Amino acid sequence: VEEDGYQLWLRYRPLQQTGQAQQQAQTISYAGKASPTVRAAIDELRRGLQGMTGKAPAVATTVASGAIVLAKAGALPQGFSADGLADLGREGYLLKSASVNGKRVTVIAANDDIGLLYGAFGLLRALDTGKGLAALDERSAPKLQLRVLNHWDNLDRTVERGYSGQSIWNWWELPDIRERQYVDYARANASLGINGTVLNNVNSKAEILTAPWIAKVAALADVLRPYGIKVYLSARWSTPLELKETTTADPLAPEVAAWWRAKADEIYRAIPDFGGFLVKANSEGQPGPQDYHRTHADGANMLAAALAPHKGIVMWRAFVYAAEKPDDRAKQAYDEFKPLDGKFAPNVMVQVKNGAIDFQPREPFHPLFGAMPRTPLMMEFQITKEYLGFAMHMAYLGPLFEEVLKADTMQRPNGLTVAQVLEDTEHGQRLTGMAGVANIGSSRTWSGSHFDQANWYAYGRFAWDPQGDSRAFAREWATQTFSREPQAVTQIVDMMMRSREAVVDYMTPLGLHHLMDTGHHHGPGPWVDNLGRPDWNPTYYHKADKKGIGFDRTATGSNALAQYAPGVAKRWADPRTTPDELLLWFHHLPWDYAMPSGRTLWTELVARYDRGVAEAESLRARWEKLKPLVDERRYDEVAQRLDTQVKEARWWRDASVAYFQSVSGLPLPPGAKKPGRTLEQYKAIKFPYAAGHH
Ligand SMILES: CO[C@H]1[C@H](O)[C@@H](O)[C@H](O)O[C@@H]1C(=O)O
Repeated sequence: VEEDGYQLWLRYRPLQQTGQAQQQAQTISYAGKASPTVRAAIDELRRGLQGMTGKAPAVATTVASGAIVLAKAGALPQGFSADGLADLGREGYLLKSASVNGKRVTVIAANDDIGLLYGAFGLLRALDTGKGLAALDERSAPKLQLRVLNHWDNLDRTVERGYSGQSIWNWWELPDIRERQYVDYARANASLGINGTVLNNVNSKAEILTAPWIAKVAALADVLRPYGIKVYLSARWSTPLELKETTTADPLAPEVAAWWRAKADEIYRAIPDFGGFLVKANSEGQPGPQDYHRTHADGANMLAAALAPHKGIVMWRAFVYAAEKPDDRAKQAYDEFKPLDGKFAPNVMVQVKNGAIDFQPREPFHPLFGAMPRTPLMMEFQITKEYLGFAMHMAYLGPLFEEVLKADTMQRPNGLTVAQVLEDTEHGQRLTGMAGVANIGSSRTWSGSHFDQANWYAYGRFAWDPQGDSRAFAREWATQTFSREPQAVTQIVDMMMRSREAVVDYMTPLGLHHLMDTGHHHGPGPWVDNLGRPDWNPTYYHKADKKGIGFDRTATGSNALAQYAPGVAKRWADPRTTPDELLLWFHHLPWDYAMPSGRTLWTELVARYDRGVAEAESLRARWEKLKPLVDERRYDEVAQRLDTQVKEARWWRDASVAYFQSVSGLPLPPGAKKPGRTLEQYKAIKFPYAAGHH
């Protein structure tokens, strides 16, 4: 079969035991009038079962043997006990093989229509990954309320940091033309439980909030609604001023608050279930309340007041770093937001990137997690791989997400992981959520490459369960996407699980960060030192000189460490108790510093670069072995990317080693590969890809 990847993980390939599955899925039963959401659930079950068993079940209102029964609490089949269903909330579901009035059936039970849709996807996933219906007994409910994608999509269909072609939102033809792809987008997201999407870039334009654009957004909201997905918009702080409808954008000016109230009313007339606003303010040149000497809380609360009557929310980003605070960019978000803890309205969430710099291949968790107990914090992950080789390098982000979520902030005597901060079970009804910067575009693979689909998948699964397991998610994804052959799955999962660490090693090992060439962030640029602001230069981050390398964030340096809980700060204050992976993030050390491995820091650094290249080569070699087990088209498309990855991993290593050697003046460690070109030659390499970063 020619397999172009468009179907994502929803491929529903034929099962081995189709006969048995057919017996267990003869009809789909739903009593009552099906809402659009329930219809979507039934359609998906029919599509999936057609694919996997060869036969689409008929739809019935009565329950016969071999039925899949969709039932809401209150309308459960007689004699079926749905223990614990009430605790699963609006979106949770229960899947259970049962005997009802002497008939063998499989029940999908939920409290609401959306739970039935999620349950339908859960059942199909179970079947697809080899669980079988006979002994099905699953219950599942999301641990976070808001599971949101952030599209950095511009209104001209370019995508900031997008590597998957144009925006999938065909703004020109909306609202009239509602492309089928939007439905498939909704299905894919619903299959993971993603229930919100911010349609436009955080670097947003005033225009999006004008009537013609609201109509386009409303059309998308209509398509996504049956799948439980709310739309949100990024709002530009200065919108009313730029549209010349107010004379200021001061959040405390009554005319500004009145404008936003009227704007919210207008939006909700068109989109009654509109989710709310995402705001990037006073960050990277964007306007914000600080332009009027007001705080982030003043700004967020003003918008929140406009949205509150409609139950809308504000997601206010904490990604800020200003030129005036050049000593350590990593400190600014905490410095600005920590004092505002408790000052935000209840329908505001502060959205915090996973680390304090910017979506690096590895960062320690952001110090704000656990440090703002009186404010709902939302995680922001980046699914698109701005700093991890775009869609050209294989880097499965599941382990990155998991590492951050499992990190212990030590903000409680018995520990408090980042996942627990997000889940916030202590505060009951308070908002909880996770955002992922989407890697979706109009490319046939949706995500720019086959393996980048796994990052969308893993993100969605972690948003549902932040305590989930990246390997299990990889396994599910690979099984649904590539093969049920255990040997193939094991190989693919193993490749995925090692891929991100390979990238860390060949780009920024041992806690180094932000060494990517400027602007596009693809390829090495550790020598760049001439940009307009110090904290735009890679030299600012590695601080390498004749004597040593690394960013001292201890008390003798920027003391960013003091932003962490004492237990964490203490452990990371000493290079001896700092894990290798974060060593140069927190410490500036001499080149001859003795590493736990027994090597010097210089030797270890070069060894890590080498290891990264070796891993990239091994990914390529493993893929070669999978050739007989993977369809030709996808085999070839992945192989091309792995070839590129190997080439670029070597480029990263050689250019970085050449540069650091020029600074340290040290000879190459014995056995290390000598860079093939001179440093000047590496510096002269031009960014090889003409387009794609904006
Ligand atoms: C949308 O802008 C981005 C910018 O392109 C990117 O380089 C950086 O990761 O962060 C910014 C942000 O998160 O706001």
